[in-house]
Amino acid sequence: MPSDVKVKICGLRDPAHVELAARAGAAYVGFVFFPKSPRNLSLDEARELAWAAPVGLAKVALVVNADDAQLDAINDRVAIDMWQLHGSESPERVAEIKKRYGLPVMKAVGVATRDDVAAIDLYAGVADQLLIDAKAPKGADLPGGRGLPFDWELVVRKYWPCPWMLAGGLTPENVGRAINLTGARQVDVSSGVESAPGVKDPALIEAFIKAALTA
Ligand SMILES: O=C(O)c1ccccc1N[C@@H]1O[C@H](COP(=O)(O)O)[C@@H](O)[C@H]1O
Repeated sequence: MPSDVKVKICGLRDPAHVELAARAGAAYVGFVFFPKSPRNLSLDEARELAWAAPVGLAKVALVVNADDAQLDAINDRVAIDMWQLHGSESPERVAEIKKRYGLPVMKAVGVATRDDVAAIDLYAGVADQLLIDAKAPKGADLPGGRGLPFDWELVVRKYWPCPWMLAGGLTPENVGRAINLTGARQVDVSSGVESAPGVKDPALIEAFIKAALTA
């Protein structure tokens, strides 16, 4: 039976990896627009990657507390299908971005404790999707893409009225367990399919997608 799990491969920088991810069965690819990230892209690089994406593969623009000027520049130059807001954007800012661009918005929320899980509800009525990631320590350079998992038990048997994606430290080895434990129908990975920060490994991309789709 075909899997109903959807996979997002984030932080791609090579058009060949975009094609590979699509061929292997990914539903989304993520492009990072955050200068502190080793996966950061220029607008021209991202535009080329978006062109390489086959029809049906959703192209997600990951930004962190971006202002309108940055979002306008991305929206004008790169054919994206969804925003991923991975900073401390408020529910009001999520609504504003949704309205301004008419694109679906996925709000990332960092989780370390039960209170963090409860705080996800603030976004459940406004975002189109939720992305539940490990919480980065205060003052960390990167709010995500750190290859660190959180305690998945915190989201077992949780319900939100919109689709959600599990992220944070997923790898080809642990993604099946994460899906089976949490019931996540969507998973996102960046570091777990890299041989070094920002360097994607095609074999790991394929292995991750296969493991998620057969979980
Ligand atoms: O990937 C990045 O560089 C990044 C930078 C800033 C915010 C988020 C980022 N990535 C997202 O973080 C999670 C977890 O990634 P990982 O698999 O643990 O490396 C994932 O949603 C990425 O999209």
